[in-house]
Amino acid sequence: MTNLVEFGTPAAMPPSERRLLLVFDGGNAPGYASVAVALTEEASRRGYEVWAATEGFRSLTPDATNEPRFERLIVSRRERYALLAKGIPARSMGRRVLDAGSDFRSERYLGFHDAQNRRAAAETLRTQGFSHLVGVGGNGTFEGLRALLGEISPRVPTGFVNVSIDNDLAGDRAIGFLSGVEAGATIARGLYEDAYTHKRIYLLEMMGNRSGRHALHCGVAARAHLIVLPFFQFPEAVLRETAAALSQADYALVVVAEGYERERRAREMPGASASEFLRRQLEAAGLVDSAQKRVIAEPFSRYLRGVRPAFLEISAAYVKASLLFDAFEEGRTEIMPFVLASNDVGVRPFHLIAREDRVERAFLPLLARLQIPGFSTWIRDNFTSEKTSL
Ligand SMILES: Nc1ncnc2c1ncn2[C@@H]1O[C@H](COP(=O)(O)OP(=O)(O)O)[C@@H](O)[C@H]1O
Ligand SMILES: O=P(O)(O)OC[C@H]1O[C@](O)(COP(=O)(O)O)[C@@H](O)[C@@H]1O
Repeated sequence: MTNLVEFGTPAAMPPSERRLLLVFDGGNAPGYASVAVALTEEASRRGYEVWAATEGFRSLTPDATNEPRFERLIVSRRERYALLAKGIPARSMGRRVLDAGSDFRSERYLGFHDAQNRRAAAETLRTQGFSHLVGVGGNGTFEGLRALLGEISPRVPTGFVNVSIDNDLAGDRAIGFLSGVEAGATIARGLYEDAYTHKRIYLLEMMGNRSGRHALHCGVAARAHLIVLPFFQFPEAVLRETAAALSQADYALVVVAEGYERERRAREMPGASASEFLRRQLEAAGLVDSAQKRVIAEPFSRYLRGVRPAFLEISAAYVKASLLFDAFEEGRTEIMPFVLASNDVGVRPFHLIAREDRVERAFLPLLARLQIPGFSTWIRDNFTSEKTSL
């Protein structure tokens, strides 16, 4: 097939003081598309020329694999036709507000940890004439954006929108977290019913490599009997007591976060999922899988990735976009809009944003619904300090 169209780049457009680049990166989360729509609409309203990198940070570097590397985002179909007629790749975004997944991503790009690639990215920003930059993703994307800023001189007004299932940045509720919990808890609750029906013990692995929030809220909401957070390392006595309590239970659902004993697993049982590792630990401590009473480890699943975002996430996406561009208008830069509740919103400067893997202290007594006094004491003695909870 012949290549009918040679796509125009941002640099081919007349210069603009409001040329905004959106870079989406990191783990897929419900609401990515909603954020793309909200940012496009709110920015267009304020006179920005909006572009998106088609495969995240990678598009800005010589490692880009997708052409065109940048697409113009607009809201109306007519504008799209006009741009296409000029050879400018354009997408109209309005109708994508409920979509699952993202149009502007590929596999994660580890090359961005290399300063040389980030320098090339800074140069691309300059040569393409981008005057404003907004990153969209989770904690890793935020780190990538900060590292990129270190290579840009002079810096351009920059923002970040937190979209993540893990919800691991302090002082914000990430877009995607609520929908992720909704989908995750639905799966967990389904397995709970199955455990009840067949009198089984399920060990269900849920998302959360370092952050325990997704597993925690899914587990509590699904009435899991036990929740194992990613930063737990059980003492033998607690494992034995837990194995004994599960052996006596009629049925049980145990939720275990994906990152549980990650390093130890890699050393001692390479390839084993967190749930399988916990199953073997409990087996060694006396919890026996038998034909009458099955003990089943469910491996890490990504089923909740394809779900559409909850409408509350979409309204949060719009508020975040609006807050961000208002802040740009006020001359502020290197900021993240936050939404904790309807009236608890604002923007935070990058230097005050920190990764948050701890869980809220008030939820700690809800980790075990079985009578496991040793477990509860261990939690109280080890995880209720300022260092490990908030
Ligand atoms: N410290 C870092 N330096 C440079 N780039 C980074 C850094 N951390 C993450 N990135 C970039 O951000 C991308 C997204 O990070 P990741 O941890 O996968 O996602 P999330 O945003 O979901 O937490 C990575 O693929 C990489 O390109
Ligand atoms: O499915 P992948 O791409 O391997 O990613 C797995 C990671 O994505 C997540 O599910 C979600 O991560 P984010 O919330 O940071 O986007 C993590 O819990 C998990 O470690």
